[in-house]
Amino acid sequence: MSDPILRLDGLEKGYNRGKPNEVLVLRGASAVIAPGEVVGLIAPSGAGKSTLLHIAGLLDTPDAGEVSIAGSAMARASDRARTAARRALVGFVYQFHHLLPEFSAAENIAVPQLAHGAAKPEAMARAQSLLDKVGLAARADHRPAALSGGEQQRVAFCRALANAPRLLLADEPTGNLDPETSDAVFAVLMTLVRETGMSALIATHNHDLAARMDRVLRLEQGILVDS
Ligand SMILES: Nc1ncnc2c1ncn2[C@@H]1O[C@H](COP(=O)(O)OP(=O)(O)OP(=O)(O)O)[C@@H](O)[C@H]1O
Repeated sequence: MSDPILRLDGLEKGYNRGKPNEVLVLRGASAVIAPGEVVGLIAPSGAGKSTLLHIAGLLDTPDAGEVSIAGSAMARASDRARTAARRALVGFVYQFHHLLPEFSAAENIAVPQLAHGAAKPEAMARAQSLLDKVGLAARADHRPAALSGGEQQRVAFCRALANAPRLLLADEPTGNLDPETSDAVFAVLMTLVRETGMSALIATHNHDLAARMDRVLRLEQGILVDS
Protein backbone atom coordinates (compact mmCIF):
# COMPACT_ATOMS: atom_id res chain seq x y z
CA MET A 1 0.00 0.00 0.00
CA SER A 2 1.29 3.51 -0.72
CA ASP A 3 2.28 5.77 2.19
CA PRO A 4 -0.41 8.04 3.57
CA ILE A 5 0.08 11.56 2.28
CA LEU A 6 -0.24 12.93 5.82
CA ARG A 7 0.28 11.15 9.12
CA LEU A 8 -0.04 13.00 12.43
CA ASP A 9 1.14 10.96 15.42
CA GLY A 10 0.48 12.07 18.98
CA LEU A 11 0.93 15.78 18.34
CA GLU A 12 1.31 17.97 21.40
CA LYS A 13 1.54 21.73 21.31
CA GLY A 14 1.20 24.42 23.93
CA TYR A 15 1.99 28.08 24.28
CA ASN A 16 3.81 29.74 27.21
CA ARG A 17 4.69 26.31 28.54
CA GLY A 18 5.70 26.18 32.17
CA LYS A 19 4.31 29.69 32.80
CA PRO A 20 1.13 30.65 34.66
CA ASN A 21 -0.54 31.57 31.35
CA GLU A 22 0.25 28.20 29.75
CA VAL A 23 -2.24 27.03 27.10
CA LEU A 24 -2.16 23.36 26.09
CA VAL A 25 -3.72 23.21 22.64
CA LEU A 26 -2.88 19.78 21.20
CA ARG A 27 -2.71 16.83 23.63
CA GLY A 28 -1.95 13.85 21.43
CA ALA A 29 -3.68 14.59 18.12
CA SER A 30 -3.33 11.77 15.57
CA ALA A 31 -4.76 11.23 12.08
CA VAL A 32 -3.93 9.58 8.78
CA ILE A 33 -4.96 10.94 5.39
CA ALA A 34 -4.66 8.61 2.41
CA PRO A 35 -3.75 9.70 -1.13
CA GLY A 36 -6.79 11.30 -2.77
CA GLU A 37 -8.76 11.54 0.45
CA VAL A 38 -10.62 14.76 1.24
CA VAL A 39 -11.12 15.20 4.98
CA GLY A 40 -13.06 17.89 6.81
CA LEU A 41 -11.86 19.40 10.09
CA ILE A 42 -14.44 20.76 12.48
CA ALA A 43 -13.37 22.53 15.64
CA PRO A 44 -14.96 25.02 18.00
CA SER A 45 -13.34 28.46 17.83
CA GLY A 46 -10.06 28.46 19.74
CA ALA A 47 -9.81 24.65 19.80
CA GLY A 48 -6.52 24.71 17.90
CA LYS A 49 -7.49 24.26 14.26
CA SER A 50 -4.97 26.82 12.97
CA THR A 51 -2.28 25.41 15.27
CA LEU A 52 -2.95 21.92 13.88
CA LEU A 53 -2.95 23.07 10.23
CA HIS A 54 0.29 25.03 10.72
CA ILE A 55 2.00 21.97 12.20
CA ALA A 56 0.60 19.68 9.48
CA GLY A 57 1.86 22.11 6.82
CA LEU A 58 5.33 22.37 8.38
CA LEU A 59 4.91 26.06 9.20
CA ASP A 60 5.24 25.30 12.92
CA THR A 61 6.74 22.46 14.97
CA PRO A 62 5.03 20.33 17.62
CA ASP A 63 6.37 20.08 21.19
CA ALA A 64 6.04 16.30 20.85
CA GLY A 65 4.78 13.84 18.26
CA GLU A 66 5.52 13.39 14.57
CA VAL A 67 4.30 14.75 11.24
CA SER A 68 5.01 12.60 8.20
CA ILE A 69 4.34 13.84 4.70
CA ALA A 70 4.38 11.28 1.88
CA GLY A 71 6.20 8.88 4.20
CA SER A 72 8.95 11.25 5.42
CA ALA A 73 9.13 12.21 9.11
CA MET A 74 9.40 16.01 9.20
CA ALA A 75 8.77 17.23 12.76
CA ARG A 76 12.47 17.41 13.62
CA ALA A 77 13.88 17.78 10.10
CA SER A 78 16.09 20.79 9.29
CA ASP A 79 14.42 24.08 8.36
CA ARG A 80 15.76 23.66 4.86
CA ALA A 81 14.23 20.18 4.45
CA ARG A 82 10.91 21.34 5.91
CA THR A 83 10.76 24.32 3.55
CA ALA A 84 11.62 22.14 0.55
CA ALA A 85 8.94 19.58 1.48
CA ARG A 86 6.37 22.30 2.08
CA ARG A 87 7.05 23.97 -1.28
CA ALA A 88 6.99 20.68 -3.18
CA LEU A 89 4.09 18.91 -1.49
CA VAL A 90 1.75 21.30 0.33
CA GLY A 91 -0.65 24.02 -0.81
CA PHE A 92 -2.42 26.41 1.58
CA VAL A 93 -5.70 28.28 1.39
CA TYR A 94 -6.83 30.66 4.11
CA GLN A 95 -10.06 32.45 4.95
CA PHE A 96 -8.66 35.66 3.48
CA HIS A 97 -7.00 35.48 0.07
CA HIS A 98 -3.62 37.07 0.97
CA LEU A 99 -2.98 37.85 -2.71
CA LEU A 100 -0.22 40.37 -3.43
CA PRO A 101 -2.09 43.61 -4.27
CA GLU A 102 0.41 44.99 -6.79
CA PHE A 103 0.43 41.83 -8.91
CA SER A 104 -2.17 40.59 -11.40
CA ALA A 105 -4.17 37.41 -10.79
CA ALA A 106 -1.88 35.45 -13.16
CA GLU A 107 1.29 36.88 -11.57
CA ASN A 108 0.04 35.92 -8.10
CA ILE A 109 -0.30 32.33 -9.33
CA ALA A 110 3.13 32.46 -10.98
CA VAL A 111 4.95 33.61 -7.81
CA PRO A 112 5.12 30.23 -5.99
CA GLN A 113 6.18 28.54 -9.22
CA LEU A 114 9.03 31.04 -9.69
CA ALA A 115 10.08 30.46 -6.06
CA HIS A 116 10.15 26.76 -6.89
CA GLY A 117 12.46 27.31 -9.89
CA ALA A 118 10.03 27.55 -12.82
CA ALA A 119 10.77 29.85 -15.77
CA LYS A 120 8.44 32.84 -16.12
CA PRO A 121 6.77 31.86 -19.46
CA GLU A 122 5.92 28.38 -18.15
CA ALA A 123 4.70 29.78 -14.81
CA MET A 124 2.44 32.28 -16.59
CA ALA A 125 1.10 29.59 -18.94
CA ARG A 126 0.24 27.35 -16.00
CA ALA A 127 -1.38 30.32 -14.22
CA GLN A 128 -3.55 30.93 -17.27
CA SER A 129 -4.60 27.28 -17.50
CA LEU A 130 -5.51 27.22 -13.79
CA LEU A 131 -7.52 30.44 -14.20
CA ASP A 132 -9.35 28.75 -17.11
CA LYS A 133 -10.32 25.88 -14.81
CA VAL A 134 -11.92 28.20 -12.25
CA GLY A 135 -13.73 30.27 -14.87
CA LEU A 136 -11.48 33.32 -14.60
CA ALA A 137 -9.61 33.20 -17.92
CA ALA A 138 -10.71 36.75 -18.69
CA ARG A 139 -9.47 38.09 -15.34
CA ALA A 140 -5.81 37.08 -15.66
CA ASP A 141 -4.56 40.68 -15.86
CA HIS A 142 -6.77 42.04 -13.10
CA ARG A 143 -5.26 43.02 -9.79
CA PRO A 144 -6.92 41.55 -6.68
CA ALA A 145 -8.69 44.84 -5.85
CA ALA A 146 -10.52 44.62 -9.20
CA LEU A 147 -11.93 41.16 -8.38
CA SER A 148 -14.96 40.17 -6.30
CA GLY A 149 -14.46 38.28 -3.02
CA GLY A 150 -15.40 34.98 -4.65
CA GLU A 151 -13.06 35.65 -7.58
CA GLN A 152 -10.19 36.56 -5.24
CA GLN A 153 -10.67 33.29 -3.40
CA ARG A 154 -10.72 31.31 -6.66
CA VAL A 155 -7.39 32.94 -7.60
CA ALA A 156 -6.06 31.96 -4.16
CA PHE A 157 -7.07 28.34 -4.90
CA CYS A 158 -5.14 28.48 -8.19
CA ARG A 159 -2.11 29.86 -6.34
CA ALA A 160 -2.32 27.01 -3.80
CA LEU A 161 -2.39 24.49 -6.65
CA ALA A 162 0.30 26.22 -8.72
CA ASN A 163 3.08 23.79 -7.80
CA ALA A 164 0.78 20.74 -8.07
CA PRO A 165 0.96 19.88 -4.35
CA ARG A 166 -0.10 16.45 -3.13
CA LEU A 167 -1.78 17.88 -0.04
CA LEU A 168 -4.04 20.91 0.28
CA LEU A 169 -4.54 22.44 3.74
CA ALA A 170 -7.41 24.88 3.90
CA ASP A 171 -8.49 27.00 6.88
CA GLU A 172 -12.11 28.15 6.38
CA PRO A 173 -11.51 28.62 2.65
CA THR A 174 -14.93 30.17 2.01
CA GLY A 175 -15.56 31.53 5.52
CA ASN A 176 -15.33 35.12 4.39
CA LEU A 177 -17.99 34.86 1.67
CA ASP A 178 -21.77 35.17 1.81
CA PRO A 179 -23.54 31.77 1.95
CA GLU A 180 -24.51 31.61 -1.73
CA THR A 181 -21.05 32.60 -3.00
CA SER A 182 -19.46 30.30 -0.44
CA ASP A 183 -21.39 27.34 -1.82
CA ALA A 184 -20.43 28.04 -5.43
CA VAL A 185 -16.78 28.78 -4.63
CA PHE A 186 -16.52 25.71 -2.43
CA ALA A 187 -17.82 23.60 -5.32
CA VAL A 188 -15.01 25.01 -7.50
CA LEU A 189 -12.47 24.03 -4.85
CA MET A 190 -13.84 20.50 -4.57
CA THR A 191 -13.77 20.06 -8.37
CA LEU A 192 -10.15 21.20 -8.49
CA VAL A 193 -9.17 18.86 -5.66
CA ARG A 194 -11.02 15.87 -7.12
CA GLU A 195 -9.67 16.48 -10.65
CA THR A 196 -6.07 16.56 -9.49
CA GLY A 197 -6.53 13.57 -7.17
CA MET A 198 -4.79 15.43 -4.37
CA SER A 199 -5.53 14.92 -0.68
CA ALA A 200 -7.02 17.71 1.38
CA LEU A 201 -7.67 18.66 4.98
CA ILE A 202 -10.27 21.40 4.99
CA ALA A 203 -11.31 23.20 8.17
CA THR A 204 -14.82 24.57 8.17
CA HIS A 205 -17.54 25.57 10.60
CA ASN A 206 -20.11 24.73 7.94
CA HIS A 207 -21.60 21.26 8.45
CA ASP A 208 -23.18 21.23 4.96
CA LEU A 209 -19.76 21.77 3.39
CA ALA A 210 -18.20 19.17 5.68
CA ALA A 211 -20.83 16.66 4.52
CA ARG A 212 -19.41 16.90 0.98
CA MET A 213 -16.05 15.50 2.09
CA ASP A 214 -15.04 11.84 2.38
CA ARG A 215 -15.02 12.01 6.18
CA VAL A 216 -14.80 14.52 8.97
CA LEU A 217 -12.49 14.84 11.97
CA ARG A 218 -13.36 16.87 15.03
CA LEU A 219 -10.73 18.57 17.14
CA GLU A 220 -11.91 18.24 20.73
CA GLN A 221 -9.89 18.77 23.92
CA GLY A 222 -6.67 18.63 21.93
CA ILE A 223 -7.26 15.33 20.16
CA LEU A 224 -8.75 14.36 16.79
CA VAL A 225 -11.81 12.14 16.77
CA ASP A 226 -13.83 10.70 13.89
CA SER A 227 -17.08 12.52 13.45
N1 LIG B 1 1.26 32.45 19.84
C1 LIG B 1 0.38 32.13 20.79
N2 LIG B 1 0.62 32.41 22.08
C2 LIG B 1 -0.26 32.07 23.06
N3 LIG B 1 -1.44 31.46 22.85
C3 LIG B 1 -1.74 31.16 21.56
C4 LIG B 1 -0.87 31.48 20.47
N4 LIG B 1 -1.44 31.06 19.32
C5 LIG B 1 -2.63 30.50 19.68
N5 LIG B 1 -2.81 30.56 21.02
C6 LIG B 1 -3.97 30.03 21.77
O1 LIG B 1 -4.10 28.67 21.43
C7 LIG B 1 -5.46 28.31 21.26
C8 LIG B 1 -5.69 27.73 19.86
O2 LIG B 1 -5.45 28.74 18.88
P1 LIG B 1 -5.75 28.48 17.32
O3 LIG B 1 -5.49 29.77 16.62
O4 LIG B 1 -5.03 27.28 16.86
O5 LIG B 1 -7.32 28.17 17.39
P2 LIG B 1 -8.41 28.02 16.22
O6 LIG B 1 -9.13 26.77 16.53
O7 LIG B 1 -7.77 28.15 14.90
O8 LIG B 1 -9.35 29.27 16.49
P3 LIG B 1 -10.33 30.07 15.49
O9 LIG B 1 -11.27 29.07 14.89
O10 LIG B 1 -11.02 31.03 16.41
O11 LIG B 1 -9.44 30.75 14.50
C9 LIG B 1 -6.27 29.57 21.53
O12 LIG B 1 -6.73 29.51 22.86
C10 LIG B 1 -5.27 30.70 21.35
O13 LIG B 1 -5.58 31.78 22.18
